[in-house]
Amino acid sequence: MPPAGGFALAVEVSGLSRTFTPGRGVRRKRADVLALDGVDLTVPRGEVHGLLGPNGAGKTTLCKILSTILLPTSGTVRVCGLDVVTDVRGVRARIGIVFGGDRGLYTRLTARQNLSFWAALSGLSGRGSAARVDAVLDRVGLRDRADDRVEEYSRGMKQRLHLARALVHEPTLLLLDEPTTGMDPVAARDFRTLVGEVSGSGCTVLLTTHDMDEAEALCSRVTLIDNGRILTTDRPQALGEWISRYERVEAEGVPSAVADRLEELEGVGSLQRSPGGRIRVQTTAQGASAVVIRTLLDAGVTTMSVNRPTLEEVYLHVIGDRGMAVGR
Ligand SMILES: Nc1ncnc2c1ncn2[C@@H]1O[C@H](COP(=O)(O)OP(=O)(O)OP(=O)(O)O)[C@@H](O)[C@H]1O
Repeated sequence: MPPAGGFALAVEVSGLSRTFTPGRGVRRKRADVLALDGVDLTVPRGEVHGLLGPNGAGKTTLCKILSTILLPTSGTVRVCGLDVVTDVRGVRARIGIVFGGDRGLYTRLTARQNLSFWAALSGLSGRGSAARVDAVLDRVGLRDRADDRVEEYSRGMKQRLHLARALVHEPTLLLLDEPTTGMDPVAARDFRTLVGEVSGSGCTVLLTTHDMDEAEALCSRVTLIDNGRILTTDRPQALGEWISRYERVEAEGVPSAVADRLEELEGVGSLQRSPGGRIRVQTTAQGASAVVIRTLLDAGVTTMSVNRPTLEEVYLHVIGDRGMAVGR
């Protein structure tokens, strides 16, 4: 039975595709871009869900469709039980959006003036509005600086104000599109703490990010997206273990006979050789890097390093591994 409010899923996306057609002004004919390709995604009410993917994966396009800024080409999308195409007003009343970057704040105004303006736009006025503005200023830790002009704010403070703006009308779903982009590590950590508090008070959150650590810190489930397609959805710990299969061991001064032996080991996906006995080994199974290291040490090789690959590298492996299974 759906909880109070009548819906169990804050986000319900089914068979969603979105194509961009290059504009008329473009002289040379360019092909259409399929930004989203048959996406299915559900986010239960109250969950903090991460959408993790490399540049151009389709994360922002999905956020824009969920927030009624863009129309789907095909498929259905419901937010808090409402259709994003036929119930734009209803959806907008229930969502708060934070996009990365500096746009969207009136920098000559104070934080309080900015928030009062947005509160008025969402239908709040008078004492109710003033109390609500004070409450969100408190929640994001800007009460002491509420009457300073926004142009005097740091990047982290501006992003907290963006969050306050998104919360002023008490949304049911918060969409955060790479909200910590460009922040220094301390400001990013503080911002994540804030998002954790907001979600703790019952708001559903959909967060897009490039950053696995951010996803691990905040999300109860994470969806990996690439090339407009969903690869998998799982708990961040499970994805972390899955990603840890793909380690990279680099070493110098490796005799070619030892490199030959490494190449034969189970869980070694590829081995590249360079002059000076330099090698780069890519593993594809959990624990394989430990065997590679032991083999190198036994052979007297001591100059080596182990790294986890970037997400982009993992995606390449996954798409290679699954071949037709991802539907290419
Ligand atoms: N207005 C547009 N016109 C044409 N192509 C577009 C447009 N917006 C997005 N695209 C294309 O759609 C694809 C998905 O873009 P999107 O911005 O959704 O990716 P993203 O995952 O948010 O990437 P990033 O992490 O870099 O922000 C990309 O190939 C992009 O070039």
